[in-house]
Amino acid sequence: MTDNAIEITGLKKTYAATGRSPAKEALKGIDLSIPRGSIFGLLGPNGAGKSTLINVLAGLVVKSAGKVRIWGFDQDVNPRQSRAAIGIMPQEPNLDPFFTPRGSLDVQAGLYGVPKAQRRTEEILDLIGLADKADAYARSLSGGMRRRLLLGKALVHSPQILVLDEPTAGVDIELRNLLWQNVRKLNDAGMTIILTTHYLEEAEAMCDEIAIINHGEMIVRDTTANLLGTLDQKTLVITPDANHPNLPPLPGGITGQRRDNGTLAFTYQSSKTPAGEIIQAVRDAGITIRDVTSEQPDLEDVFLSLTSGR
Ligand SMILES: Nc1ncnc2c1ncn2[C@@H]1O[C@H](COP(=O)(O)OP(=O)(O)OP(=O)(O)O)[C@@H](O)[C@H]1O
Repeated sequence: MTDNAIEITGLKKTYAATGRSPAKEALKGIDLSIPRGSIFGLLGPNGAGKSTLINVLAGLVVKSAGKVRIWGFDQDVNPRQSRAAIGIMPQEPNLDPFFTPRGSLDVQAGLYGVPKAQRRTEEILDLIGLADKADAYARSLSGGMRRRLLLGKALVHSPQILVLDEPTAGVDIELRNLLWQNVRKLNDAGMTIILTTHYLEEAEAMCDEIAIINHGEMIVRDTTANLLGTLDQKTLVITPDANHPNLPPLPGGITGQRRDNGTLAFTYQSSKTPAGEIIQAVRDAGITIRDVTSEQPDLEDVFLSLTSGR
C-alpha cells in the first residue's frame, strides 16, 4: 500500500490540432507524487498545464501517455475506484439553474451511486453554509453561494482526495475565509487537498508542499518551507533618524535603494554578506539609525525567480 494519494509518472497530453490551431503539447512528461493527508499546491503561470493535469485526474481529459494512480488505483485498470477516490471543485459554476442545493447534492450523489441511506446531504449543506437555502433554486443563489455548492457537490461521495481548481478566484474575502476554514476542517479530518491558485500568499499560508509547472513541465516540487529557503536574498530596511538624500557607499554584493518613505533598503545574499556589514556602512556614512527591519523573500519571489524568462 502506497502512502501517496496521487502518483503520476510520465504524464503527457497533446491536444490534437483543430482548424487553424496546431497541436498543443500541454503536458510534457510529468512525474509527481502527492502524499496522503497533505494540502498540496499546484502552481504555474497561465497556460502552464494545471487545468489539463487536474482534468486528467478527474477523468475529463484523456491523457496521451503516462500512468496515473489515484489512492492506489490505476486510472486505466480501475477507473471506477480511482474516480470514487477524488472529488473536484471546478473553476466554473456548472449548476443546473432549476435545481435546488439539496436537489443538486442528491443528483450528484446518485451519479456516484451513493445509496440514499448513506447520503450526507444535510451535513454537507451545513458545512457549506447553505442549510437555509437548501430548497431555493440555484439560479436565485449569489455567485458565492454557487461556489459553495460546487464544493458541496465535490464532497457527496466522501472522496479521500479533494481537488480545488482556483477556488478563490474572484470571490470576496468572507467567502475566501469560509472556504479555507472548510478546507482546513476537511484536511484535519484526514482528507488530502490539492489546489491551484493564483494567489501565492494563499498557497504559502495553506500548502504543506508545492509543485510549480511551466510550459507543461514540472520545474520544482518541494515543501513550502524549503522553497522559501531556496532564495538566499534578503532585504534590510533601515529608517534613518533624519532625511538622508544619498545612499552610503556600499561593499560589493549589496544593492541599495532609497524608498519614497525615506527608508533605505539594502538587498543582499545572507549566505555571503553579514547584515552587520550593511549597518556598519550606514553608520560610517554618518547616518544615525532609528529602526531596522528585515524582509524575507515570499513565495511570489520564488515563483518569479523560477518561472520568469522561461
Ligand atoms: N481543449 C484544448 N484544446 C487545445 N488546447 C488546449 C485545450 N485546453 C488547453 N489547451 C492548451 O493547453 C495549454 C495548457 O492549458 P491549461 O488550461 O492546462 O493551463 P493552466 O495552467 O490551467 O492555465 P490557466 O491558469 O490559464 O487555467 C495551453 O496552451 C492551452 O491553450
